[in-house]
Amino acid sequence: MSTTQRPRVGVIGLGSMGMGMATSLVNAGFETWGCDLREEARASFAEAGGHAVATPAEMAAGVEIVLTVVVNADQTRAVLFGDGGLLPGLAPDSVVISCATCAPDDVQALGVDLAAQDIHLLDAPISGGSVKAAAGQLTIMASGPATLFERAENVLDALAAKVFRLGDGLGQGSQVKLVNQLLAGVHIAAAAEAMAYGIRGGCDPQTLYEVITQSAGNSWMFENRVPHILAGDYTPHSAVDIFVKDLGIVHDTAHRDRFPLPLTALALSQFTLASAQGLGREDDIAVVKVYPGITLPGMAANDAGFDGGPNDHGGA
Ligand SMILES: NC(=O)C1=CN([C@@H]2O[C@H](COP(=O)(O)OP(=O)(O)OC[C@H]3O[C@@H](n4cnc5c(N)ncnc54)[C@H](O)[C@@H]3O)[C@@H](O)[C@H]2O)C=CC1
Ligand SMILES: O=C(O)C(=O)[C@@H](O)CO
Repeated sequence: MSTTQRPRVGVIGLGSMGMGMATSLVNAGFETWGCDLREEARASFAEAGGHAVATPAEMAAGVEIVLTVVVNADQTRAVLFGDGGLLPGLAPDSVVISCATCAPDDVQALGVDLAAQDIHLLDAPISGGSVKAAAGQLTIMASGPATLFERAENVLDALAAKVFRLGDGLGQGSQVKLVNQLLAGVHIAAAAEAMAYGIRGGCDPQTLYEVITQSAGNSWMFENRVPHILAGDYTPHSAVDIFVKDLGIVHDTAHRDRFPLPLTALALSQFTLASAQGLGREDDIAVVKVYPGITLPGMAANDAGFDGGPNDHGGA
């Protein structure tokens, strides 16, 4: 099989999303290199059949297409251009696929700097969470030249149930991803507030989940995230700080253009409060913990200082 059909692929960042993506590529038969700062991530990836390395430079000579799945634009630049970075070892004419959620301007600037070194960039942010990443069932919101889509087609198809081609220019994919993040962040904040309100009103959390998921108030995020509240398990599939970042980008880009986004601003404020309370590395639905006077599943009643019932007003 030619390398165009099964190019040698690298994934930089083996976190909630990158690990599943890298293992999906291994499972689809691609020779796959994975890089992460964290030793335990490298060990898991090696166990899954990939080549695990501690720095991007160590994979540079072995790969033709590289996906960057680190947290933000600064980290993406660091893994490409920083100490131990992918460049200059990556062969000219190789392809970088930027998957982190970034501002469109940052992706455009990255494309210019990579082009100066004869490296091509595809703007390809992702959606679907860690479960779909591991299943090779992501949604990819991509933009860039048609020739790059052709070169990366088999790789993208191994990762995604749906690859949207959103234009020839860099930043168009990221702009659509920011619309998704606006909705995702507002919906998570709303799901948290709804659960907090229901629990405060004396509703049984499990019953509430069953009723709402069969009713008009449901959302993908309510259905996906509320089970973490019910289990009392805030292990991060996507962390609170990811939404401080993402809604921060949405808010800042709109503010720059004098475009009002009141719901985004409120949701951002809730995630920022949660982060300030030390919840930044917990799962994003831990934003429910900022509400006072409720006893969440898995939490002792006296942790909240209230019994959680509608008639207990905290001794007031
Ligand atoms: N978690 C989710 O459900 C989703 C996340 N995203 C986006 O995908 C991107 C990744 O998110 P997550 O996987 O949740 O983040 P994460 O924090 O779980 O993973 C990032 C990984 O990058 C590694 N890393 C950071 N700097 C590095 C460096 N210099 N060299 C090697 N490895 C390095 C970290 O050690 C970490 O394992 C973010 O932009 C996020 O906004 C998009 C869709 C869903
Ligand atoms: O899947 C997405 O799209 C998301 O951004 C969320 O799962 C949270 O990062």
